Amino acid sequence: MARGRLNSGSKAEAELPKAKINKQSLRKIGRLLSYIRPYKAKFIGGLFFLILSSLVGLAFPGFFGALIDASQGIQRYKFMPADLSSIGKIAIVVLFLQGFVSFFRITWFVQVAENALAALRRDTYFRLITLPMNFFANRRVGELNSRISADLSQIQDTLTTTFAEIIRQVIIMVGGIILLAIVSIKLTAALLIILPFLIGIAIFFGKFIRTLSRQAQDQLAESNTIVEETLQGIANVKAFVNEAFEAGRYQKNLQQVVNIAVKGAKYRGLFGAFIVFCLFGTIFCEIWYGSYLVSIHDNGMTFGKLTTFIIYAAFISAAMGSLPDLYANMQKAVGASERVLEILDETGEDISINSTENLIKQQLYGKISFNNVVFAYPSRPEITVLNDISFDAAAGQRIAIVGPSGSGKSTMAALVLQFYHPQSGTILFDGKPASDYALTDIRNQVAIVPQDVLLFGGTILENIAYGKLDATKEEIIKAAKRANADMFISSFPEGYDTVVGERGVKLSGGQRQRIAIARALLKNPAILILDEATSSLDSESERLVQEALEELMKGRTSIIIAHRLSTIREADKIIVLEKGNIIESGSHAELISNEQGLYRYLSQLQYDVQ
Ligand SMILES: Nc1ncnc2c1ncn2[C@@H]1O[C@H](COP(=O)(O)OP(=O)(O)OP(=O)(O)O)[C@@H](O)[C@H]1O
Repeated sequence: MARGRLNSGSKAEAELPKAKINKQSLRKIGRLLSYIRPYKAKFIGGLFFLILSSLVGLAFPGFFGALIDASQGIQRYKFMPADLSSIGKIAIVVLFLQGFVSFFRITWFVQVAENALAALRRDTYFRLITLPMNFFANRRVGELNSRISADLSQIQDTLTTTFAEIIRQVIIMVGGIILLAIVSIKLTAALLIILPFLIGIAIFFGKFIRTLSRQAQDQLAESNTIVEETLQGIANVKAFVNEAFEAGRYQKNLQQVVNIAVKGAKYRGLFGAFIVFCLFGTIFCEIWYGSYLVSIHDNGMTFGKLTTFIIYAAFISAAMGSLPDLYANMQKAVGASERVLEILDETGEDISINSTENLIKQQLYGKISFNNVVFAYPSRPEITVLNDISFDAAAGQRIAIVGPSGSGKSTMAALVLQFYHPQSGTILFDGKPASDYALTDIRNQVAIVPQDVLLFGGTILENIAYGKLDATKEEIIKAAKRANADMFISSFPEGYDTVVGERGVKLSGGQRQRIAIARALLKNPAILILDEATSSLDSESERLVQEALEELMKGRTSIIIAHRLSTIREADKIIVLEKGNIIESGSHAELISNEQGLYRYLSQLQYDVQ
């Protein structure tokens, strides 16, 4: 098993460390059993059939022995007829029974595991997307993705296969040893002296090889990170002509993977040779000693008995050999479960999985106030990003926030959206603290048109409908018309059904913005946040977007994060931020008249440049 993983490890696979299996960890992951509970009957049925099929499986070596002895005229078991055809018939019935039982145990286990896992996946995903923004700041998307894919797949594998295999192999091993002892106590004693010794060495060796293979996985994961990062930032790589540098970096990493893998392969080869030699050696010695016992008719020893014995011995060796790997898989599943539970145990935002519970309960009218808001990102608590910010926006007003890059403009928008909460001070909506509202009430009534509009893979229609999931097609088209988007959408052969996103049509920045505006119009929020695009559009596109924005801002409170000061002259209030402090505020006319002011300076700078 480990071999497969040595070189094929994707990043996700490589990140599956094992955990200790002890009472504590088992109790912890026992909570996941609640996902199996709805399918309890099938699970117990599957378990019963599993035990039954394992026990029936143990009868076969007995049949083989009985057949061989019957061919020599010896009756092996008193309860079984000594003629070949009767034994054959019984064996066929038992085989049929075995097949029947196996069918149900496999399908039932898979049904239980698939259903339980789907529910667990859904809950983990839902918890993940309802976690506060800060959770995401500290983690890489790849890592979170692997929890949903690799960790849950590991749990799934364990539930569908490993768990059943462990039970099966333990039954075979214990049952096999008992039956062996019945066949020949001498041969069993000889086998049990050699086997544990072999298995002890195998486990020790296996552990060592696994450490090496884990190192290879880690190294491979690192090289996969290089691929991921360069592909994500491919434009940067190209722009800096750093292809050769990246290829070199990747190559260096790959070489290390190869070095570790080759080192691992040597030990693995040695291990294989040892197992083959010792395993075959043991079987040979057993046959040798067994044949000797047959030749001296020791304690009624026959060829049939010897055959039964050899097959049991092979069964037991295979079971013992597979247990360490199965156990390692269990350990991985325990580790994976612990990590999934970590997500499930995080406190999510107060959003329900049932969409009707997220409907608006308290109407917002659009008045916003910041009262002495002090804020630092939880991931960087030592840096105060907003310092004692206070301002009021009456319902329907336009408030522009301007200031140099990094001054905290987007952070203010994030606070309005309740992505984060201030360390001190309060944010009020219609005079009431944000905490008096359901989180969904605020987010449902605040819309943001971001700088860089991300469209989901899907049709334009679906993308606009993201603003109001139950919108009718008429509503969507109306919103698109008001957003100046209908014209370009209708010019596509598939119109509103045109697929956009990664696998679809690429839209221009201005077009994407107009889709986002249509989305926001459909949402019909009381408060609007416009994060103005920094990259300027061509003048026609600019006019269309500007017109659409004007339409969108009508009758709502708008907070405009402005990069181009020309667009905010009409704002009711302009707040000038610098290093997280409000250093000026007022109307355009007031601010421009302050000769020493930052606003006037920034305006001059922009007009000089333009
Ligand atoms: N998620 C985050 N975690 C930690 N620090 C952050 C985070 N987002 C922003 N910051 C920091 O907060 C400060 C303010 O950032 P913000 O994005 O609010 O500035 P901005 O005025 O909107 O800048 P720009 O005009 O360039 O978009 C910056 O110093 C930035 O590094």
